[in-house]
Amino acid sequence: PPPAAAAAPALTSSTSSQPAAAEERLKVYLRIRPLPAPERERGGRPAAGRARAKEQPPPKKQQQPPGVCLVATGPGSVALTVPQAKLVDHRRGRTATEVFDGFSAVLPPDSSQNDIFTQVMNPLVDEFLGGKSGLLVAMGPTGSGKTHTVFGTARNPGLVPLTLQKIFTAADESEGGNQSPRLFYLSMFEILCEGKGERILDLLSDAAELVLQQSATIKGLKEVAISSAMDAESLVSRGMLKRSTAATDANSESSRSQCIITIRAVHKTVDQKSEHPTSGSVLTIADLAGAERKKNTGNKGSRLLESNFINNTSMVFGLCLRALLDHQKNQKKTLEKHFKNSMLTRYLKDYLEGRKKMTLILNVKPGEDDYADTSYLLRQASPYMKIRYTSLDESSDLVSQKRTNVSLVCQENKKRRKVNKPEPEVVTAEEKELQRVSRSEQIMKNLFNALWTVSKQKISESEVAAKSMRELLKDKDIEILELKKELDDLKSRCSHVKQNDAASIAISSVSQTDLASALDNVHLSTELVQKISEESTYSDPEMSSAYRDMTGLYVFTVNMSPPISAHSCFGSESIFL
Ligand SMILES: Nc1ncnc2c1ncn2[C@@H]1O[C@H](COP(=O)(O)OP(=O)(O)OP(=O)(O)O)[C@@H](O)[C@H]1O
Repeated sequence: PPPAAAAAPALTSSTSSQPAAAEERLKVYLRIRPLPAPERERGGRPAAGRARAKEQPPPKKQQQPPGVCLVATGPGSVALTVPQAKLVDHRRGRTATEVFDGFSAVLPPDSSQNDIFTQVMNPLVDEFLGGKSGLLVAMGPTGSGKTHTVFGTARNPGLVPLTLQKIFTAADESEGGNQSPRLFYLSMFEILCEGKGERILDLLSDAAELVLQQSATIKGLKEVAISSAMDAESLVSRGMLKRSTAATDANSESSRSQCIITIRAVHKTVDQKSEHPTSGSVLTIADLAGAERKKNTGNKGSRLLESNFINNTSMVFGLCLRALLDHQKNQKKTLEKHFKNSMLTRYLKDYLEGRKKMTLILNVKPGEDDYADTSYLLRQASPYMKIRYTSLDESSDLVSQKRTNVSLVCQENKKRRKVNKPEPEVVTAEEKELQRVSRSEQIMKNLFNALWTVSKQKISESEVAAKSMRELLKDKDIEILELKKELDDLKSRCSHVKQNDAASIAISSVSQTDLASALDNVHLSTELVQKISEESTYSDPEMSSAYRDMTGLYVFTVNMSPPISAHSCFGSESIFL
């Protein structure tokens, strides 16, 4: 049968070719984190030891180090190999590799934080400084390095600090030039699960409950004016201290919430009267909590509730992008409103409906133990790179900003004005009931749609599994045919021997001594030969024979009289030796 690698469908499709320059697509980057130390010690390193391992040149891209299931095979492609331990028995020893192609860039384990910034974030920051809004979302399983990528450490600053540095360097450079000076504002919040509900927590203030409004703005969110990278970074560090994290079996400091940072730039024009203007371009960076398996995290109780919330949010986020892609493929298909099913997706609605530009960075772990998570993420997210941006809503940058307390004051005033207006007609109990039913219907419809999409995904996964099963059966059929052929071959050789070479030699008379010596010659135990000689009297020479079978073995058929009951193990009057 052909090797599985050849049979496995390479998920290259149309994404492998670079999109035409005019057509903008959703950029999807893939960052492969290095193997954690214990895994490197188990397999990902030559046996020669730690010191020598350092001296070794880094493995070539195509080479697959032991203990690793994912390697970069090109600037935009990776190969994912099923670990031997996960292959069913009869597939062991073969390789089953899938190729995922078309990423905007694959960032291998030795990439530095600066490499990531240059490739992933720099274009977004340039656009932001040019007046366009953008979003970067880091997604991936727990422990894959999302928080490391987004925030980094003091020694290895991540995308947020590097972005702030670039923004203020650019601001300093533009000072004195023709450009009007800009003001920058920063906000930082997390969406977490408390009890059965989702909650927004401001990470820059102690404000109690924040409310996500219909317009996807957050009521009560604090926005702080920032004037230097250093100030902004220390603000972010303080915010990070407030963020909800906990130790799980998969990550000693696992994020238990979706964390969102927004930086807003406003031109300080002469006619800009407001102390705290609400227009401008917005750069949003989201560090999602990593989808996790109960088995890997060992979560129980409230941790498990959090885990369900995290997984649900990831699922809804994925459904929104899937729906956008389906809608773009077939415009007649209405764009499903999955975003309504989680707070994060409600907040990011403009991006998830393709009105604003988003960039994804997928974080993955390359270890064999992480195969299932890595494979799931790659299959789920690689189609997203086909999402196109055709009609970006640039004007919305000026009107639908995530408003601050100040802007919200205006909203509140408007509301109050509304309250003072004469009451509209009284709603009857029947109408209220009707509204309630229609709301429930809508919720059920959304739920059904979400389930339907998940089921469709599952069905297509099962189809892939069935296909590989069919291939397996085909292999088996071939094996069976080969075995049958071998068996027929043997049978025909056997009958040939019987007919020609090994004609039975009838023996007319055999004395006990002859029998004993004949048996001796075929190396039977002397004890047995003795017993046969002593206890049996040869009586019927016609019924006895000796011949040599096709394997070269002498077969003696001897009738005994009386039956050698002492050796009832033979159970018959004839013995076949
Ligand atoms: N590229 C990298 N280089 C070195 N260490 C890394 C890298 N990526 C991740 N790590 C380390 O791996 C551990 C887990 O990373 P991190 O907390 O960023 O994962 P995560 O994806 O945010 O997980 P979760 O979803 O559970 O919050 C951290 O100790 C981090 O420092």
